[in-house]
Amino acid sequence: MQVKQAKKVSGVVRVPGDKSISHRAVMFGAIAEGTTRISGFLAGADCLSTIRCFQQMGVKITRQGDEVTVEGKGWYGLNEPAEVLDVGNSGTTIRLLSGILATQPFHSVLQGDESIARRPMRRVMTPLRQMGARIDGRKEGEYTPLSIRGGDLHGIAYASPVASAQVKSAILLAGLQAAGDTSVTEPMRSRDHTERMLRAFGIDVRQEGLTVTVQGGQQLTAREIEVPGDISSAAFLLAAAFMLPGSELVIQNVGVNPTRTGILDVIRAMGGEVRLENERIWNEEPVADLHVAYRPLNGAVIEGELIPRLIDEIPVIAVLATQATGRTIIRDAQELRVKETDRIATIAEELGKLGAQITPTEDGLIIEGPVQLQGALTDSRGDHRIGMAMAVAALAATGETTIADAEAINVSFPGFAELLSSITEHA
Ligand SMILES: O=C(O)C1=C[C@@H](OP(=O)(O)O)[C@@H](O)[C@H](O)C1
Ligand SMILES: C=C(OP(=O)(O)O)C(=O)O
Repeated sequence: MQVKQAKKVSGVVRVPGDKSISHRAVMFGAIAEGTTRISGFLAGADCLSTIRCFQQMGVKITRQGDEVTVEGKGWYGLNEPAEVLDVGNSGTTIRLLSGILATQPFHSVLQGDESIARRPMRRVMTPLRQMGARIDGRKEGEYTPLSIRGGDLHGIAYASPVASAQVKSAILLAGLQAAGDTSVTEPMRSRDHTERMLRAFGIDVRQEGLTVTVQGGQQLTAREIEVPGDISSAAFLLAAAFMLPGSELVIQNVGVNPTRTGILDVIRAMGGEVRLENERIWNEEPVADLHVAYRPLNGAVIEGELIPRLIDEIPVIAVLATQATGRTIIRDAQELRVKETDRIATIAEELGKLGAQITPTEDGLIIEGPVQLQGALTDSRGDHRIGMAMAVAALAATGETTIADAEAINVSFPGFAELLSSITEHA
């Protein structure tokens, strides 16, 4: 992908469907009774991996563009897969699916790409084993391939050491077919799409502080799901608008679940304004149109409870910080080291190639701004969010920037290059 320096961005646009919600809609639809119709589905590579895994277990799923129909088979209608389930690049697929497979009275094997093979899985396998699932894998179940033989689970009260929606969701899904109650307590609140969508499918989910509890033996009932636009995708466009003077954007139908809107809080703390217009609720999820206009920003400190609310946006926040006045400090974000790439190291190295003043720390980044970036040859390193962050950085860099391995962007934002060029005005 080639990106030239831009003067500004402007327009009224929509971003593809929310990735977290799209995965869950397919998974919950597959184990529900009845037919689930999904609109606004994200047809990105990760969510397509989720569809394929359930098709391998005999679930009939059809897709036309962003409309998906899932013919639910109930909790025990899945077939033992004849082949290895391939999760591709998707952490959400492998971790949430493990929670469902832990309830199934058959054997399954999960594997993904080179990136998945480096990501930690014991955070999910440890509680699922405590519930009674038999799980094995490389390095005692820390890494793929994973093998799961489920069934006969009992509920647990689990205190998770990480604020991870993938961990929480896997345990809650297993808990729905375990004897007694299952609860998960997190150190900080992570995204709550599972809790909201389970309720939409008729499940009783109890929340008390940082503890979520479900009772075993509950069935899901199919329903229609309308997926809002992904705020994690919108974040790239928002950042562009606050880097290029004169920019103005409206991004329609964006999910604004408070567990996901840390990026909006950061923009405001840096001196920007984001107007939420046309606010409404789609299947338990708040949705709004985001209206932004350029304003010069200042550096900020980003830490603590804010981090899980913007974890996937940190690469592009680092880009934004290169154009803000003063120092931006990001702390408590060590989870970034175990994403598709080590995102602390990767963004520091790739932005460094454009001349950014960015220093990686053990759990975050320190960025000085404003700095005039210069076009260069960069690489997504197979990480969709790094690829898009570098494309946004390129808009503020002199000359032209080349992003190698930009196909990775299809994991979460198919059509990104076309959308970006449709809103960009060159000098
Ligand atoms: O549950 C989800 O849909 C996700 C949870 C987050 O991961 P963790 O649960 O590892 O924090 C996030 O980074 C990922 O993109 C999607
Ligand atoms: C970390 C991400 O996704 P996953 O964990 O599902 O691979 C992401 O989309 O940035």
